[in-house]
Amino acid sequence: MFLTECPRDAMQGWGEMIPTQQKIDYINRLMEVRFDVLDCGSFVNPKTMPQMADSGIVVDEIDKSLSNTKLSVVVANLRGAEKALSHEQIDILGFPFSISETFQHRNTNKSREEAFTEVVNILELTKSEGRQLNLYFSMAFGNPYGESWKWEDVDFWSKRFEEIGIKDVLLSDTTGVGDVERISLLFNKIPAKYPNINFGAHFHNRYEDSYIKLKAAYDEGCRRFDSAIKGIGGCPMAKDDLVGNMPTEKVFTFMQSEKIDIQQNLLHFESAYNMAKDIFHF
Ligand SMILES: CC(C)(COP(=O)([O-])OP(=O)([O-])OC[C@H]1O[C@@H](n2cnc3c(N)ncnc32)[C@H](O)[C@@H]1OP(=O)([O-])[O-])[C@@H](O)C(=O)NCCC(=O)NCCSC(=O)C[C@@](C)(O)CC(=O)[O-]
Repeated sequence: MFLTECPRDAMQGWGEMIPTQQKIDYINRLMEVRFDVLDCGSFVNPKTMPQMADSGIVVDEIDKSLSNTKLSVVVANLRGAEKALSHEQIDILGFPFSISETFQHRNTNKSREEAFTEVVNILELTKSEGRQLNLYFSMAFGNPYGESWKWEDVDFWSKRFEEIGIKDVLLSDTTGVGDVERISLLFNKIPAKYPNINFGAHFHNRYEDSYIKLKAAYDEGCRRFDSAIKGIGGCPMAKDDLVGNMPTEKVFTFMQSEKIDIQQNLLHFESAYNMAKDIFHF
């Protein structure tokens, strides 16, 4: 299994400012867990996302000698991509492209077509710098805005992005509206049609729904999951009330129950979990 831990998603909407040094210490502890990727910051408008304004300082201070974990950050426009790429420690940029037109506007102040053009430019720049560009397909499983949803829309955008050479897409359930039926449908239909794209699941859900959602995706062949300790977080641009992330401890419990080999260091995970308790007060 390919696992991404998302402290960025956990922190970005947190009401109380987390001190920069505490973020650095926490992310360094997560490095020792040996996740495949840490989604660890974002380069967006600091007025919109004040908690992430120090991402440049944070990524520069991460000790990459602790493990082979790659560092990923969110960028939502070309300017953010340029800034992120000036930090050598960053391996991956992640752009939030939305299947919902409404959410594309809310999140990045663009239409989907404008965002598509932005991705074309960011991809060119990212490749020229020898780094990777991932896409999040936000609202891939539906949206809370009353817009219609059909799997063919995800298919349409997968095709468009495959044509320009996107290789990594996280099917994201931004507000946790996706049910088991939709999860099974998307993971059954989409990855098989686009073998050049490596699809993963970026779920948001209630704590108690974790197992059934993981199982639905896993049973259709998904082997790549994003999560955050205790399910803290979510996208403040999506809804007034945040829907938590997939809790990482639930991913590990799922893996144990399915007898899937866990490559991460669970002692360091326990220690990171305890640090998360101090930061997020749970
Ligand atoms: C995308 C923008 C920046 C466009 O914002 P905009 O309003 O179109 O940009 P603009 O060019 O009109 O500039 C407006 C202001 O933003 C500044 N600005 C503009 N760009 C940058 C930049 N890169 N870095 C720093 N500052 C920037 C710019 O300087 C200006 O500042 P002002 O003059 O008002 O002081 C804005 O809409 C924004 O910041 N959005 C927030 C996006 C975000 O962080 N969303 C959360 C992460 S995505 C997510 O959580 C979903 C995900 C990934 O988890 C998957 C899922 O579950 O769906």
